[in-house]
Amino acid sequence: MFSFLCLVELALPMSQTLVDSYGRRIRKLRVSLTDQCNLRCHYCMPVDATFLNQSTYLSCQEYGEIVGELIEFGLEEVRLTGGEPLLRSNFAEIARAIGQLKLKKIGLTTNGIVLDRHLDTLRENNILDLNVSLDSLNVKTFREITHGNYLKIILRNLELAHHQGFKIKLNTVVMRGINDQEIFDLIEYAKQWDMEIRFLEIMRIGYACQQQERTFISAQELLTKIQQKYNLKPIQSALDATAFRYSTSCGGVIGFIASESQPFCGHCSRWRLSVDGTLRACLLKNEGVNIRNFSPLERQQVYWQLLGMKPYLRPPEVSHAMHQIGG
Ligand SMILES: Nc1nc2c(ncn2[C@@H]2O[C@H](COP(=O)(O)OP(=O)(O)OP(=O)(O)O)[C@@H](O)[C@H]2O)c(=O)[nH]1
Ligand SMILES: C[S@@+](CC[C@H](N)C(=O)[O-])C[C@H]1O[C@@H](n2cnc3c(N)ncnc32)[C@H](O)[C@@H]1O
Ligand code: SF4
Ligand code: SF4
Repeated sequence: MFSFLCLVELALPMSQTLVDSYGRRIRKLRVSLTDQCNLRCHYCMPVDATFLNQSTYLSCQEYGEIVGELIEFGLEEVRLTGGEPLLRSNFAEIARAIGQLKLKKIGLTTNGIVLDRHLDTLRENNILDLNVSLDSLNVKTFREITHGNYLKIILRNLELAHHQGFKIKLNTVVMRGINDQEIFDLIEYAKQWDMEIRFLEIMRIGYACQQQERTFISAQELLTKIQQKYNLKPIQSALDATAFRYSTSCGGVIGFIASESQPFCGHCSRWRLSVDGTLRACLLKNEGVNIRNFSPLERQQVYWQLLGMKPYLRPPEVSHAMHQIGG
């Protein structure tokens, strides 16, 4: 703590926004609420995954304080994630703490299994932007990918959320020989329910590194295949968006998240806060700074330090798993 003490007198500049030397402004924060999950998607974690002791989790108050401080430095959007964020026992309390802050957008990335139980909380706290993972519409394939038998429940919950007016995007990790034959069914399903679908390239992160090369399909390959069936028209997205998107001649919207073949680090605006309080400048870097139990002044010092920790070129792979860092 020595280095922080000398800063006490310095009164860090609260009015500054967090911009790094490449001009990338930090305006989005991914916040992990737990590293646990009720699925075991084989590109994310092993069946016998181990999890953090919950005594190391950030408290509701700490989430509120950290997000509140970052808003002072220009943060505009928060996305709650995990693990499965809806498994956090005090999810409603955390949603309230973050929901009352002045953010332009609060999103949630979820597998959808217990979504129905939380729709009221989400609506009450302005968490209206839902990204729901859906890798297959086939019960057997879904079970093989996720080790869970929840497809029917997820589809029911998706449709319920749609009827209640939530904005929903589907996330599909496309893998060769596993679910790539389903892309047209998924496009039609998404269109039917007025949801955007994004096809994700499988990333070399943690446990997925073992299988990534074998199952990888590039966004370009998928795009070419889809163009044989539909006319696609590019749609403009924010410069710092993860996906590039098209509207289809069938009336749907398709996005591609090509984080392997077409990295988007040049305009990255995201930091990540893991459930144990580690703040990271990049999804694909093990390095971060644990700010749990830090005072507000100590945290501010870290925020400026972190600006220098975002790589400009995409790291090739990383050893920590997606569910550990907060995907
Ligand atoms: N390399 C990299 N990939 C990311 C990053 N953020 C998200 N992704 C990829 O995009 C996928 C979907 O992320 P989501 O949690 O749905 O968030 P998003 O699409 O960025 O969020 P919105 O644009 O707000 O919908 C992740 O599973 C990753 O594959 C990032 O910062 N770096
Ligand atoms: C880690 S999960 C956390 C939120 C929630 N449990 C869910 O599945 O939506 C967030 C996203 O990361 C994606 N993901 C996990 N491992 C991945 C990998 N190796 N490559 C690409 N995307 C991955 C999942 O498909 C999911 O859409
Ligand atoms: S991708 Fe999401 S649902 Fe699947 S195992 Fe990882 S955290 Fe769980
Ligand atoms: S790899 Fe790191 S720098 Fe690149 S887009 Fe993802 S989080 Fe941002």
